[in-house]
Amino acid sequence: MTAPILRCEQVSKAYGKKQALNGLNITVPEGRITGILGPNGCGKSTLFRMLTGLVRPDRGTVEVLGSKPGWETNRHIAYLPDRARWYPNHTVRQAFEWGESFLPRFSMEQAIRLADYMDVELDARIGGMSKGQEARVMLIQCLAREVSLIILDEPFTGIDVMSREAIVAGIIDYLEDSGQSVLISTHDIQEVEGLFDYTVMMKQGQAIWSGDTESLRAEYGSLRDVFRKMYAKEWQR
Ligand SMILES: Nc1ncnc2c1ncn2[C@@H]1O[C@H](COP(=O)(O)OP(=O)(O)OP(=O)(O)O)[C@@H](O)[C@H]1O
Repeated sequence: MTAPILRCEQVSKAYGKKQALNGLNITVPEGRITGILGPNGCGKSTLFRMLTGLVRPDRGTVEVLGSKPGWETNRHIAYLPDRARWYPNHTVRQAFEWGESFLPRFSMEQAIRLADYMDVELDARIGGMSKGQEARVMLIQCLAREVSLIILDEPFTGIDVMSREAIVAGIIDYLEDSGQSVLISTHDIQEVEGLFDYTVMMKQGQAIWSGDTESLRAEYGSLRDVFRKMYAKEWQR
C-alpha cells in the first residue's frame, strides 16, 4: 500500500449521548477515489468534519496527509460540506472569482473547463438555480483546486440520475492523471457505482469493510448487492 492519505485508529466521538463514531479503524491509500459508504447517521459527515479540524475525537488517533488535522493540513484539502450554501446574488463566474481570490490553489481555467463539461452557465445567477445545478457549482468549486485531497460530503444530492452519470464520467476523466486523492461520502451508491476504486463501508460509527472496490465486487458481486447484504435492515426502512 502507498502512504495513507487517511488513518483512523480506535476513533470515537459522541454528541451528548449519541455515539457518532465508535472505535473507527480505517486506512485509505493516497491517489485513489474512495467511497465512504453507509446509511444515514452512520458517522460519515462526522469523520469528514474531523479530517478538516471542525470536530475533535473524544478518543483515538486521526491523521490526514500524514499529520494531525488542523490549519496546516487544511491548506492542502478542498472540502465540500454537506450543508454548504452560496451567496444567492452571485453569478457562477463571480463565485469562481471569489474562489480564485480566497481558496488556495484554485484554478480558474479548470473551473471554466469543468463548468463547460457539466453544462453550467457562467452568467447564471445562483439564487435562481435548481438544487441540482447549484450542487454542480459547489462540486466544481472543489474539483478546480489543485490540492492533494478533495473531500466531498454527499455531492450528488439533488442531481438527477442522467446528469450524475455524466458528472461521474467527467470526474473520473478529470482526476485520472491528477494524482489527487478524493474521499466521497454517499448513502446512495446506485448511480455512482463506477466511480470508486477504493471503498469503505460504514455502519453505526465503525468501518465494517474497506479495500479495493474490485476485491469487494469479487467477494460479493455488485456494490448494490453488497449494500443490500450489509445493510439489510436499513435498506428496508
Ligand atoms: N452536531 C450534532 N449534534 C448532535 N448529534 C449529532 C450532531 N452531528 C451529528 N449528530 C448525530 O451523530 C450521528 C452521526 O451523524 P453524521 O452526520 O456523522 O452521519 P452521516 O453518516 O453523515 O449521516 P447522513 O448520511 O444522514 O448525512 C447521527 O445520529 C446524528 O444525528
